[in-house]
Amino acid sequence: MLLGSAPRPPALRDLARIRLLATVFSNADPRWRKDAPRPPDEDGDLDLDISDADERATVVPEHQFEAARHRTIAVMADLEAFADRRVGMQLAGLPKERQVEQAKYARRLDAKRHYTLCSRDGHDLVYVMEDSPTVIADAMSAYAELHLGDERQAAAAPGKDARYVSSDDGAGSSERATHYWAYWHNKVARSEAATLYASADLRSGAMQSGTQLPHATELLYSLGFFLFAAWEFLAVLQPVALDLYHDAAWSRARFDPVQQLNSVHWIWSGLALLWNQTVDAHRDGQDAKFGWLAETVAGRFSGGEMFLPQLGIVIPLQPGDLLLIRSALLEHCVLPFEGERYAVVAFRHQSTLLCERLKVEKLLDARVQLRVDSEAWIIQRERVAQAERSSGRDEAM
Ligand SMILES: O=C(O)CCC(=O)C(=O)O
Ligand SMILES: [Fe+2]
Repeated sequence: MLLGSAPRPPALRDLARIRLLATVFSNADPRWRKDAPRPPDEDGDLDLDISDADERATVVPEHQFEAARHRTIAVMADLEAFADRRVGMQLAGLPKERQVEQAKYARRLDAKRHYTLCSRDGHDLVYVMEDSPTVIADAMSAYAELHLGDERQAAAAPGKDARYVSSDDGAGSSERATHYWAYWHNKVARSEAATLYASADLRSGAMQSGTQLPHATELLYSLGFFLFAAWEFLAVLQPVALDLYHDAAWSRARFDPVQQLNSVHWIWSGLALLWNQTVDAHRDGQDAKFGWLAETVAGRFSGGEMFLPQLGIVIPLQPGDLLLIRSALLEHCVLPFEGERYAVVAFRHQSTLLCERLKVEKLLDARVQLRVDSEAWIIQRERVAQAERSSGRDEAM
C-alpha cells in the first residue's frame, strides 16, 4: 500500500445508524449470543448506507499532523528481543512502589517533543504525538456522570484484570472505573468458527434499551479526533498495520458494535475507557503480537506518566497527546497521579486478526520506518515547512 492511501471507510447516515443500533443491540439479535454461529460473510440483514461519508472527524488541518511527524528522537532497542521477552527491565508483578522506584532511574522524555522510539532492526516501537486538541476530557466526564454512577467506585473486578489491580490504591481520585466497548472472540474456541460477542458494557441494559446510546454515540464522536489521528499516523508510519486493522474492522463492520455507533476511522476491535485508574506494569498479551495500541489521556492531573521499563523511559503523556505503542511487546505502567486522569485506549486483539486469516506477522515485516534520511521524511519536511509558512501568513493577516 502506498503511503497514506488507505481506503477511507464509509460512514453511516444518522438515521440509518439509529436503526442499526436498535438492531445491533437488541436482545433478540442472535449475533451477540456467545454461542451464536459465526456470521455469514455475505450481506446480512443490516444494510449499511455508505453513500454519505461522514467528514466530521476530518476537519483537523493536515499541517498539524505533518508538524507532529516532523520532530522525532530515536531510542534504539531490539524488537525481536521484546518478542522473546529478553530485553531490559521488566516489572510486571512487582508492587507498585517498586515500579515507581525504578521509574526514578528512567530517562524522562521531554514533554514538548514528538518522538519515535525505534528498534535497532528498524522497527518502530512507540510513537508519541503531542498537542492534539482535546474534547475528550469533557466527554469522558459527561459520560461518567450520566452512566457510570455507583459503578465508578468499582474498578475492574478485583482479580479479573491484573492490570488495574494496583498495589497502590492511593493514587488518583476515588472515582475509578474501567469500561470496555469492544467485541471479543469466544475465548474457548479461537478458531475459524470462533464467535463474536460484545463487551458487557455494550450488552448492558442501558445500552440495549437505548437510554445510553445517545451518550455513547456522543462520546465516540468526541473521540473522533483521536481515532482520526491514530488512523492518520498509522497511514504514514505503519501503513501495513493500518491495512490489516482496516481489513479486520471492515470485514466485521456489520457486527462490530462500536463501528455501528459510528466511527469513520474505527479500525480497532475495542476501546478501554479508564477513569482514574492506576495501571500496573503489564503487557497487553491479547493485543496483536506486533501490533499497535493507540492511547490518549485527558483530564487535569499531575504525574500519571507512562513508564516503559524495558526501555528505561518515562513518557510524560499529557492530555491531548497521542501514543502509539506495540502494546503486546512493551511492558508499560502508569505512574501515580493526582487529579482526574482519563485514558482512552484503542486496541486490536490478535484473535481478531487470526480469525480473519490476516497474517499478523505482516505487522513485523512491514519495516516501515521514520528515518531522517528517507524520501518520505524529506517530503514531509517540505510539507511541514510549507504548512508552517502558510499558517504563519494566516496569523500575520
Ligand atoms: O491508562 C493508561 O494510560 C494505560 C492503560 C493500559 O495500559 C491498558 O488499558 O492496557
Ligand atoms: Fe496496557
